[in-house]
Amino acid sequence: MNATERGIREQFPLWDRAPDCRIAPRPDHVQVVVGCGTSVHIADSIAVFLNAHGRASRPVPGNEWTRRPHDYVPAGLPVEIVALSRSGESTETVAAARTSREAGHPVVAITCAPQSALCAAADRLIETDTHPEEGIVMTASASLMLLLGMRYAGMTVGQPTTAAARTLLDRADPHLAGLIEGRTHFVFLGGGAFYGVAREGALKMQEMSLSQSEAHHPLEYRHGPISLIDERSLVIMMYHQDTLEEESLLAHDLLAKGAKVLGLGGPGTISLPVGGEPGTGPLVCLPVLQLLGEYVARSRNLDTLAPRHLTKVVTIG
Ligand SMILES: O=P(O)(O)OC[C@H]1O[C@](O)(CO)[C@@H](O)[C@@H]1O
Repeated sequence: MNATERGIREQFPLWDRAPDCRIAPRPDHVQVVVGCGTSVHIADSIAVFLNAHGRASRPVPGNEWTRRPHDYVPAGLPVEIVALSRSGESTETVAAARTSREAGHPVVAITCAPQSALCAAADRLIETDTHPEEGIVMTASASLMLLLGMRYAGMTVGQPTTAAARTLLDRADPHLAGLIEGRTHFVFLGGGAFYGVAREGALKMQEMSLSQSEAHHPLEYRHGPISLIDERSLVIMMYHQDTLEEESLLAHDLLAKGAKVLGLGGPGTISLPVGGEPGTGPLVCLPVLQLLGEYVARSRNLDTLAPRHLTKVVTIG
């Protein structure tokens, strides 16, 4: 087992040790959740949770927020920035925090790096330890920042959720090698807060295994992308219990077209239940998506400790 895989499998004690979130979103401020790469995918899910808990929110990539904030939130509205970054050093995320603070907006940082440039630019800090062996590919840190963002949004995320995620990973593990056999096209589908995690699953697949992968809201997949489905496709369907029926119909259609389907919370070639506290499904599913990337990389003899063209911190200048 390499260090990437250890980081994925050994993340659950870190979830249990993650700090309570003692701060809450400022009332009457639009919550703009910024980040880059993995961190903006996690931001996408956190923004959904914030909206669902009554806090107007939207996810924005760091550079987009720095360069054209009023394309995303109308000028004059009170805004609070929630900046996510494992390293606290990604150029665009740090710039988004700095320019926001200069403009008078409060900044909350969610990070694994309390001494970082991002923290120096933030008013309030939510920090966590991460797996000591985590390398370029972000896994445990992504889960931990999602967990902390969910608590910030007002959700209860405790040991029952950790136990559910561990159980799901243990149940999925024996099936993953068989599911990926002969598959070269990977599709991650999820609605609501599952969508950001679906994007993160697709990114992990690209970074780790250099495979074609994509993410969509489930029913959007029927409007064009479904053209690519065939017997080379593996679809990871993360079922939203509110839309289980329509997503199940889609899964059956994809199966009939030759895809295999890993059904998390609903039907598939392999179907696994997703437990955990209310609303925590996206976090519970995330480690399975991370491990899937490692399985595909290994099947292609790719070393996920040295992913092509990537560095642990992406800075400009
Ligand atoms: O969370 P950080 O440290 O800002 O880093 C985000 C980085 O992580 C990655 O997703 C790599 O895993 C990059 O795309 C991105 O630059």
